[in-house]
Amino acid sequence: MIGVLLINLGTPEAPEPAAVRTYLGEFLSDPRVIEIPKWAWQPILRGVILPTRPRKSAEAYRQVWSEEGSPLAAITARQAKALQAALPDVRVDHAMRYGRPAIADRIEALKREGCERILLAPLYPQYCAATTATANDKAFAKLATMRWQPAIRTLPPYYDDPAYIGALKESVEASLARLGFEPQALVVSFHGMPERTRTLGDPYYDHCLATARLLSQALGRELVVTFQSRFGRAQWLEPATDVTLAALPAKGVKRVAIVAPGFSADCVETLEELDIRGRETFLESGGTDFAYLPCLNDSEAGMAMLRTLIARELAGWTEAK
Ligand SMILES: C=CC1=C(C)c2cc3[nH]c(cc4nc(cc5[nH]c(cc1n2)c(C)c5CCC(=O)O)C(CCC(=O)O)=C4C)c(C)c3C=C
Ligand SMILES: [Fe+2]
Ligand SMILES: [Fe+2]
Repeated sequence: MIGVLLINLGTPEAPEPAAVRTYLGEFLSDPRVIEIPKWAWQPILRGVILPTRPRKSAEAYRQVWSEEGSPLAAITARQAKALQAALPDVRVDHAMRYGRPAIADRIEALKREGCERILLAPLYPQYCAATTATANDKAFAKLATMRWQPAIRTLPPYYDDPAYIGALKESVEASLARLGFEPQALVVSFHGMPERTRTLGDPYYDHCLATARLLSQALGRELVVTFQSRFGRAQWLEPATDVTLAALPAKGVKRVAIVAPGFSADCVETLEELDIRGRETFLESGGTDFAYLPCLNDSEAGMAMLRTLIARELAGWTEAK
């Protein structure tokens, strides 16, 4: 039996400061995410960030929480369910790098159900050590404890894959067709990263630009590329999404649409930071019309893309049989 494990970032269990503190404590203690020596970083994390940030972040989570819980958790679960329905011969599951469902628990469960081969699929189109690599690391750390390990494949980054670019084009065009206005600019916002990771050899920035270039060609229109969610005092990738949204109206761009192709599921970073706060920033700066275009999520286009990417990896196993 073959198992497929969809992996995303993780999210708090509840939109409350205590749950957010637990989540951020695990997330921001990951040396793949914060590349500062532990002895220097932990006092800042424990003494400054964890006593203050969870209250503010919990407020952001509260604004996007639904009956199904955190959007990231709910959408990832739906993606796994839809993929399972489309691929009845394999066992599809999902896990989160931080929090639950834990990667180790789901690998254990897949193995127990007879999966001797597992495809790890971190759902990040653009490779980044802080996302893709740490998800795989966590899975390999579990394998290190197993006497009888399953065989493993990992889903490569798909930032330039025609299936991904095609799905984005279809999704963006469908969303734009539903708008009641014609945007003068289409802003493409990726999650930011410290600028330093670029010079250290992380391909993330280049992958983001390649996605934007291919999407621009596919749509036949120019895009404004930005990076969001700056964290900490270091220099992050630029231009920043919030600064760009604030500056566009003075340049005569009063109507914008914004999309976040680096997120495979809508989450607090898209629904709160872009759709709520980004909108406020733009309209308060003199913009007149703002539209946030949803992520691929478990849409028809998004699921068709996932089926293509995953079936291609599985073919390496099934064709050999
Ligand atoms: C899509 C790719 C992502 C990259 C690259 C990334 C890097 C990165 N993020 C932080 C800090 C935070 N990110 C937070 C939320 C968050 N980040 C991603 C994705 C990427 N992060 C997602 C999908 C989410 C949403 C989770 C959810 O529950 O909906 C947060 C938490 C929210 C907050 O408090 O603002 C933080 C903090 C760093 C430092 C970093 C790279 C070094
Ligand atoms: Fe993040
Ligand atoms: Fe954010």
